[in-house]
Amino acid sequence: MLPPATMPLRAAIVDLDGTLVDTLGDFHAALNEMLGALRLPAIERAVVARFIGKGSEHLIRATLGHLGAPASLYAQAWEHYQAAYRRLNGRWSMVYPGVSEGLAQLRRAGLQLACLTNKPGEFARELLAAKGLASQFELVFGGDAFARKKPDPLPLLKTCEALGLAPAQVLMVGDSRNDAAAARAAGCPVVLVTYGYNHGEPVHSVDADAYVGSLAEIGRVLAA
Ligand SMILES: O=C(O)COP(=O)(O)O
Ligand SMILES: [Mg+2]
Repeated sequence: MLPPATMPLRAAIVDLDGTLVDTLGDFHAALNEMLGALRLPAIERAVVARFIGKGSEHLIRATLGHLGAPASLYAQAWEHYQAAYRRLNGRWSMVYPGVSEGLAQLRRAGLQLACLTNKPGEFARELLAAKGLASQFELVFGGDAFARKKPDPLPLLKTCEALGLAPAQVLMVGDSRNDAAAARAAGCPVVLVTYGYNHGEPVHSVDADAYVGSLAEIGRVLAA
């Protein structure tokens, strides 16, 4: 249940990877293309899932680290990864069930919608467009939009500012402890979906105001 609101909710900030779109297949494919170009062995899908949520830099560094490859390969790896991801963005990913219904419920509740992800903004906008979700969002901010990424509260505070709202009026909807920690520090109420990535840890262990198994349940959380 959401905390007793001192101010009514006016907007929702929605995370992308693990919340709106299951992008594990894209990340896995792009990383394996990168590894192939570097003549390194492939990485398993389940391992990649644990690295998602802290942006591309973290994903690449964690992958190199997992394979025991030298960190000095990072600059080269980044170039290969960016080229691969740009080429296959959206190909191996799909919108989670309940997403369009959940976004419609948020809209019907009168909330403006912003998408805030740690993914680079260019990739985020392309993916939302490819999946037919772009028109749902007034604002889209990627991990390169601000000086720091989630779990830092800065991206949330900046998004609230862009919406012209106080954090207490803005609901954060995400899938991981990065979203929850950023929301708590910014002063936004937070709902977590239980089907996303969260670094391989159960999402119920993360402090949040509510948990939903599908975005289609979000209307009930708002009404509670
Ligand atoms: O790590 C990423 O690039 C994706 O992160 P997100 O969950 O903030 O969309
Ligand atoms: Mg996420």
